[in-house]
Amino acid sequence: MTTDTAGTYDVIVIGAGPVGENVADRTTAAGLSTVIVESELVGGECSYWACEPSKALLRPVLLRADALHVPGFGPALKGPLDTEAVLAHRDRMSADWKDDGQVEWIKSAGIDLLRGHGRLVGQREVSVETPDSDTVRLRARHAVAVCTGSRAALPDLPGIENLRAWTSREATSAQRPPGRLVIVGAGVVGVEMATAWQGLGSRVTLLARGEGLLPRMEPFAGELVAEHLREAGADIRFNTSVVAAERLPDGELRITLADGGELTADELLFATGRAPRSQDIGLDTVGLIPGDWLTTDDTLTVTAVPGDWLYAVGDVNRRALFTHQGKYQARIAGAVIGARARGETLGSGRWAPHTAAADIEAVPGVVFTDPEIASVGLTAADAERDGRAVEVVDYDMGQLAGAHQYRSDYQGRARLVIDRNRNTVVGATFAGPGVAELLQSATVAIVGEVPVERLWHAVPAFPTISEVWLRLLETRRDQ
Ligand SMILES: Cc1cc2nc3c(=O)[nH]c(=O)nc-3n(C[C@H](O)[C@H](O)[C@H](O)COP(=O)(O)OP(=O)(O)OC[C@H]3O[C@@H](n4cnc5c(N)ncnc54)[C@H](O)[C@@H]3O)c2cc1C
Ligand SMILES: NC(=O)c1ccc[n+]([C@@H]2O[C@H](COP(=O)([O-])OP(=O)(O)OC[C@H]3O[C@@H](n4cnc5c(N)ncnc54)[C@H](O)[C@@H]3O)[C@@H](O)[C@H]2O)c1
Repeated sequence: MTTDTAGTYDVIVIGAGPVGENVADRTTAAGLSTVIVESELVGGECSYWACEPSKALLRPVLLRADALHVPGFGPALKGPLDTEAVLAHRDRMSADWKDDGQVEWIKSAGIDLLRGHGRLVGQREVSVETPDSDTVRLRARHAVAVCTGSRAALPDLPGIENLRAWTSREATSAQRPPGRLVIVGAGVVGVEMATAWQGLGSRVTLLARGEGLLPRMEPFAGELVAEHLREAGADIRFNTSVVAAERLPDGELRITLADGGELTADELLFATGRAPRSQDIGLDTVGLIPGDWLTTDDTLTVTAVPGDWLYAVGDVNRRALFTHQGKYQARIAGAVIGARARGETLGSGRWAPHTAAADIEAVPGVVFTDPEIASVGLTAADAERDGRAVEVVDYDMGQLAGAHQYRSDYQGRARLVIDRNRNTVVGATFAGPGVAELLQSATVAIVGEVPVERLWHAVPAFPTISEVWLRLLETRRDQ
């Protein structure tokens, strides 16, 4: 049955992940009537199969790794983690895969929700296939924001569809630890899931295609994570991948590696990157190619479509695949849509309210492994590739009094990348237990373009891990 209700709104948002929700919130706050279309759960990947469940699995594992090295805790931590309790906590943190709470919030914010699969059908027009197989046509007066996110990208492996392999969805929602888990890919998902499941009782084998883990970060980050994962019992293989795999009738997986090795496993996780959810959203009706990432300018407007009415926000534009960066873009896109609807001129220039800059120049991210890796801005290799004149300052965090108070076996390293011409920090990486909350200080230094001389007056308290800032300044002064 087709019901062509042709609802007209100021703004249509396709996808109610964290990013779509924030776009809708901002356009509603700007006085624009807004409908949000969602085909699965309101809250998106982050709430149910990514950030929330993964961090719920990791927190007990990381706390245990820290506590094992705090005097007095040893005897209390003799046994393994209570896996059932951890998984029950994960279920609660994923709202038991129900979105009632977020639907309530959408209503309270004054946003209309339409469940179904949304597709562009021309300029400012969207058609929604509802769960009852009805089709609802929507028209936007001002803007359509595509916030459809990303999905796991799988390698081109013959017979992969018969393997019942895990993606990040199964890895974050599994109801029991697999006995033997092979993970392909040593990016953020690969190392976090290796840490979680090894800590929850699985025997993990992690396959890294290159020479190290976390290849886009400072090399010492991956080295420390590899060392601790190995100490925890994981098997890490470098310079290899899977070339063939088969699920046997008894459920066991037989896996052939590029280096000729063979593995058997109970589950196989492909943590091999992300692809945009743009295959079936009607991109061809507006002159774009289905399945492509959507390229935008710094106002989050899709550059290849004339008329300034189509926006792409969050993972789907590939600018920075993090919830916090997508939500930053959402606040800016909402402000841009509001300003254009009112006929106002957009504020221009770096750090202006209508310009996304931090999602390119100052992207903070924390990898929740043992040790934690917190980084923002450029790595030394990024700076070299860009041909920027930089100075690199390193410090061994194991020397800090605060680090010894935190954990007796503390190992860690910090690096600042300083722009020689501007004399400001343009990149920072901290690798060590408990560094996650240190990251915002570096983000403020980069975005605020704080001159390095001024940082001498930002005195960190003794004995905290934040004293790494002082030690980095002293190292630079003395080198
Ligand atoms: C395992 C894992 C762990 C992660 N951990 C973190 C973390 O700790 N911190 C962090 O910042 N980031 C983390 N991320 C990244 C984070 O999950 C994403 O950056 C974030 O979810 C992107 O939000 P989004 O709204 O753009 O997309 P999504 O969260 O993917 O939401 C898109 C929504 O659009 C809907 N949709 C898609 N197509 C249609 C359509 N045609 N019609 C209607 N609805 C549609 C989907 O159902 C979904 O609800 C993690 C990712 C993974 C895979
Ligand atoms: N804590 C966090 O904030 C967090 C956690 C998880 C994910 N994320 C976000 O999600 C994004 C996606 O993470 P991801 O780990 O899926 O992607 P990724 O791009 O970070 O890593 C994928 C890795 O898989 C490797 N790979 C690709 N194909 C392969 C193959 N056939 N064999 C072996 N290795 C292969 C790549 O070389 C790469 O190192 C991240 O970029 C990050 O922004 C964030």
